[in-house]
Amino acid sequence: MSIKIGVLGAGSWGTVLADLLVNNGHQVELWGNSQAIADEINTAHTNRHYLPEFEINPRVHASLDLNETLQDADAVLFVLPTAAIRSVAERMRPILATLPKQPLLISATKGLEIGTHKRISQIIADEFPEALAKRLVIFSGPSHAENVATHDLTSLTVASANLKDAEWVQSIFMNDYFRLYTNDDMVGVELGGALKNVIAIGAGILHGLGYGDNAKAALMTRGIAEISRLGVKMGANPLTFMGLSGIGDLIVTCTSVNSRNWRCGNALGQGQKLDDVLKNMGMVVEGVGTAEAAHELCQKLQVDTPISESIYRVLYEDADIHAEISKLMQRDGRNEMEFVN
Ligand SMILES: NC(=O)C1=CN([C@@H]2O[C@H](COP(=O)(O)OP(=O)(O)OC[C@H]3O[C@@H](n4cnc5c(N)ncnc54)[C@H](O)[C@@H]3O)[C@@H](O)[C@H]2O)C=CC1
Ligand SMILES: O=C(CO)COP(=O)(O)O
Repeated sequence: MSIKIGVLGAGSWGTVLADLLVNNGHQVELWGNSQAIADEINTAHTNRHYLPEFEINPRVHASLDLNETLQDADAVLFVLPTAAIRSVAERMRPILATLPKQPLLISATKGLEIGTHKRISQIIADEFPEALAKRLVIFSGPSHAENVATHDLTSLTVASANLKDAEWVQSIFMNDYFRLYTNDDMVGVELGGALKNVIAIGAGILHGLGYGDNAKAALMTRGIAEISRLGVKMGANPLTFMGLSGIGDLIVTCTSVNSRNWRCGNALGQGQKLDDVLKNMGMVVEGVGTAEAAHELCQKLQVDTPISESIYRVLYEDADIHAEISKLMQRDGRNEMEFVN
């Protein structure tokens, strides 16, 4: 089965996924917002700003023309930063309205929208007709682009309210180095992918300050506890957080130098200023915006997420990192099995 897929976002993850899909025998149009990068992908078959060592399959075609990307597409894969999803969806809507065939929508983006606190599926639901938005598939799990580029073994989760759609996405992506599992818990899969980015900033901070393995293991374990607490309040299945899109993604993001969120935290721990870190990164650090959205969401829902709250204060209130760590360590003693606030 060969199909056409429009991949939206010619950054690290979009470029590697476009390459993987072409390797799997599909036709791919990779849509971006930089003419220089599109030209480089089409002529030199590289995207050096994002992936300096990577040779892209020459059959990946890049374009700045959204109309061309959406024409005849069987599926459209969002791999844009969270902040760009709504405006790109608005641009897509009139184009899709003229097409005889509606593509399946897939999101590989991990974040919560600032201001609305919405998940990507909720933004899509706002922006597209119900029939199209209802068939969205969420694509998430432990997967650094740099590792997939070298065909390192990778397993992810695809979640949809429609199992058949998740299975179809599973079939177009799977190959001998890329394995997908289906799940029907979209809320849990989306929240795991978004909220782990905040905790990964914390893991980077601990590393930058020189803390060791015990501290990082504690952060990850108590991190997944608070992600699950918020998730359950929002209707997620708690077992989803034990899966690839939960603990799996938290582990990879909290332990890898490939993680932009971890690198951001590491630089903060070493004393750099957030504005400088973000400027130098040159790629999206989703945990920063998601920390703000999660902070407001937790206040609204009255869910206790002490680690994410500390990270929020470091990012947005210039709180002293050492004081925040002391506060976390000196909270009243708790029973580990308590799940309530
Ligand atoms: N890089 C990775 O290994 C992984 C990233 N993700 C997620 O995928 C999403 C994208 O991440 P990356 O590819 O790493 O980001 P990136 O920063 O490498 O690339 C994002 C791309 O989107 C483009 N862009 C931004 N606004 C745009 C707009 N309005 N219209 C068109 N293009 C626009 C940027 O120019 C850039 O080329 C994020 O939500 C991230 O959390 C998920 C799994 C792995
Ligand atoms: O989601 C990711 C890995 O699964 C990518 O994380 P970073 O955005 O921190 O690089």
